[in-house]
Amino acid sequence: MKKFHNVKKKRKSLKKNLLVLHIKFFFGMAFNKIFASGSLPALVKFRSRCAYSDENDSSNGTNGSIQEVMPASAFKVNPNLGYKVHHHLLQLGIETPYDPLITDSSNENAANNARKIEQITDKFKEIMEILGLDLTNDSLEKTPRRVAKMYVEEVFWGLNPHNFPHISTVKNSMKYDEMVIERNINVSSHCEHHFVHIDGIAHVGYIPKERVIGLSKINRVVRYFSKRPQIQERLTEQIYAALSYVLETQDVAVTVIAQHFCVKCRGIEDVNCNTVTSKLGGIFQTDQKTRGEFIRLIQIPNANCQ
Ligand SMILES: Nc1nc2c(ncn2[C@@H]2O[C@H](COP(=O)(O)OP(=O)(O)OP(=O)(O)O)[C@@H](O)[C@H]2O)c(=O)[nH]1
Repeated sequence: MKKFHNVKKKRKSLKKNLLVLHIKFFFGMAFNKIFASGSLPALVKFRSRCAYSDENDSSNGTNGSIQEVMPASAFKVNPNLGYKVHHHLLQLGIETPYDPLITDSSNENAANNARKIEQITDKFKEIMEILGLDLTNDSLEKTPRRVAKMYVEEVFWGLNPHNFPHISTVKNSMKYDEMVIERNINVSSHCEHHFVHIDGIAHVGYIPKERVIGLSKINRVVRYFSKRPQIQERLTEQIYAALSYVLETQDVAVTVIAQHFCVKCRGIEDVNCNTVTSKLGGIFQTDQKTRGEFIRLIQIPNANCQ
């Protein structure tokens, strides 16, 4: 009888152990899956998006409310500043003709991107079918979706003020009053007439007043406006206006030099030409010497490689 009880006890404990093992296995698998798919970091980021508020925002929005979101790659954004810059550009008549209510995929509209990708996928399928392409071919079947994702997540995310970069500035306690130039900033954009690539560089200079800007933030502003269907003149104006707004000075100079693939690869097919645009404000515009110095400094070779 005692033996029978012992066997029963052992069976019970074995069952219990098995149950614990199953639970551990199940949760372990689920946990791994969430991590492997990146859902957990995405969830954390989504929560941080929702936590956005405009508390602590300074007058022009620099150093203000920051969020970690991932429009195209991980970087800090400042939607508040994005909307302020958007209204500033509207007032100046140089904003891209678009509706931020449609393009904003923030907070409660997080599903917008997915919906847009679905819609563009369907439309692009149609375009390919009209061209006579076989969408059952394994190399072509996913192209409509690739193109849709590229438009929404990779090349046109600058149409969303929510993705405007966080701009860090520090007090100009060293009283630096000469020009600062960020040169050879990569410009990768798309022309709004043909939706093909614009490949170039930008040089941006400014003369600090009360505050100096984090250098990479200049590159980020150039990148933000490049991630839209553009024409080079507007791109140049927008970079200038946004930077002079956040730096609270007109003493800003922007030059963009780019090759337009709509000129290079189609139409006139001129492979050698490039386009130069510039916007000089404040002292860069009014003072011949300052203007000349900017032009001279952007032309000197890179110190580290030549
Ligand atoms: N001003 C300006 N024009 C641009 C830019 N990007 C493309 N374009 C031009 O936009 C123009 C559109 O002209 P359209 O005659 O309507 O178009 P198209 O028939 O394709 O013109 P072609 O390119 O000459 O074949 C072209 O001349 C392009 O070179 C830009 O950034 N700025």
